[in-house]
Amino acid sequence: MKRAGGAVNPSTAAGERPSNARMNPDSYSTMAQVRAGVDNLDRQIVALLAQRFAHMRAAARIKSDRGAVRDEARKAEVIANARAEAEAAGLPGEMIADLWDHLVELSIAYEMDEFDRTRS
Ligand SMILES: O=C(O)C(=O)C[C@]1(C(=O)O)C=C[C@@H](O)C=C1
Repeated sequence: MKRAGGAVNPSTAAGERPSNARMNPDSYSTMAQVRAGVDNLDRQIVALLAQRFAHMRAAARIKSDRGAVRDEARKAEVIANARAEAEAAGLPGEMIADLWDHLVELSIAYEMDEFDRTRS
């Protein structure tokens, strides 16, 4: 891919995005490569978030009680799962648990809005 500032990944044809398997940050030597890789990953993360939020819309549709939108026991389980997954991947568990705490709180707010929007 070529952008202003020079070639980012010479092994990738123009306009093509490298697959995750071909992204090798240890081989990067420029910030342009780092930023192209980060932009690529962020697009994928947003696509996954779109799917996760679609699951919140499903939860809002399926739950019959507004009080069930927030489920603290399930929230704790989701965060513990993310922490364990992160630690197995060599990431700092506490940071990822914090990130997931925020993600689930935003998910609850989104699900609550969706619950109210579809029943008013
Ligand atoms: O599992 C649920 O009941 C959900 O609505 C999903 C979810 C989540 O973000 O994963 C959101 C709200 C609940 O407090 C628990 C978990």
